[in-house]
Amino acid sequence: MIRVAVVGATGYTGSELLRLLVVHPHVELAAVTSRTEAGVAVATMFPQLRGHCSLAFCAPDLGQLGECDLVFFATPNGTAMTQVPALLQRGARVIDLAADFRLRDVAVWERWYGMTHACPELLAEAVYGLPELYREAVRTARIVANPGCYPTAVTLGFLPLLDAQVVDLTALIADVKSGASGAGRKASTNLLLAEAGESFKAYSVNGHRHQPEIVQTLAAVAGVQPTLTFVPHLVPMVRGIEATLYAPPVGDDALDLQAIFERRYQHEPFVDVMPPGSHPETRSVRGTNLCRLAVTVPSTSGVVVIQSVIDNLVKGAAGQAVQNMNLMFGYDETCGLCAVALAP
Ligand SMILES: NC(=O)C1=CN([C@@H]2O[C@H](COP(=O)(O)OP(=O)(O)OC[C@H]3O[C@@H](n4cnc5c(N)ncnc54)[C@H](OP(=O)(O)O)[C@@H]3O)[C@@H](O)[C@H]2O)C=CC1
Ligand SMILES: CC(=O)N[C@@H](CCC(=O)OP(=O)(O)O)C(=O)O
Repeated sequence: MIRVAVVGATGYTGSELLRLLVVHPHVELAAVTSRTEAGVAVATMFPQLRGHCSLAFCAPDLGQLGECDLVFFATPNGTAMTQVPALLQRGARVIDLAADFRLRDVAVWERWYGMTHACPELLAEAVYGLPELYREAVRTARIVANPGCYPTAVTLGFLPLLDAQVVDLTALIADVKSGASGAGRKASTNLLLAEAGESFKAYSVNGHRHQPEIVQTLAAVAGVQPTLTFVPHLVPMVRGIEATLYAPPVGDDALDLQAIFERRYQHEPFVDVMPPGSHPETRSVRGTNLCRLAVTVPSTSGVVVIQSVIDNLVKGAAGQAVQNMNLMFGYDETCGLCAVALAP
């Protein structure tokens, strides 16, 4: 058993972590924090956890967190970086679901996140927690930077094409849609039902902070800097991300892309390459740690089209974090993550 803390346990990703951790056979939840709800029983705030969790939320306390084997930060960007150095000193390991440790270049991070990084010296040590790419490094990491939700869907979709060097890296397009839980649980006018319901829009078209994160990973795989147009959209649903990716092919017309995708992910427990002609939908992954992919080359354009779906709160956040925890502590990678999707 490992002793685990969740900082930010009242948020959407924090409460999703609780859902997964209370049934994990190797985890003892030692502390779940909220500054605003300190003292309130978890089961009072989240009745779905009645009978599964007898803890109350507590204010974050470095001493208590430092006694844990692992601390998850499910907090706004810029929070974990203020506490991670002290936690590492006390011997705890950390998985940050926010972006504090995702980018290697501190200047790029500071430009996109609009603040000064509190511990830039740790950026080189942090491991980007996309197991499909960095599994071995995650196993021994002290700090895992859990990927963003959009970057998970987009990167898993493009990876096989980059590995196989079969597309033009100067013209990648990611047209991606997210449910409203992607924006977190805090009150925000543009997420009110009457504002976001029955409507659909793109946002941050001129640049979203996930752009440098996606490009950083794709560049590490390709060995050159790709040019990516990334446009996120807000869809009036609660959970789920659908990424439609476009890439012009280069070279051999007769390439079997289906085979390339199936080979790349044949041993991956959480990536499902669907049969030709499939149209992955978000509800087929709702509540699961899966990414489902389909690859098509429409005869009308010849452009490679990838469809990628994930649940933003699971493979896009809490599930991927538990997958990383399993790797870090030597458990079966799929432990606690075998739910079947809730559809419809
Ligand atoms: N929602 C999603 O789909 C995804 C989110 N992420 C990232 O994960 C992180 C959490 O997101 P999400 O769960 O949506 O956020 P929420 O806004 O829903 O929750 C934030 C949580 O953090 C706590 N918190 C806020 N400020 C602090 C602080 N300074 N110190 C300690 N705790 C704090 C809040 O509780 P309290 O204020 O009471 O302490 C709350 O429990 C974010 O960085 C987000 O970008 C990543 C991938 C997907
Ligand atoms: C729908 C919606 O608003 N989505 C969020 C996704 C951000 C997120 O969760 O990512 P980080 O972990 O990098 O902050 C957004 O675009 O800001």
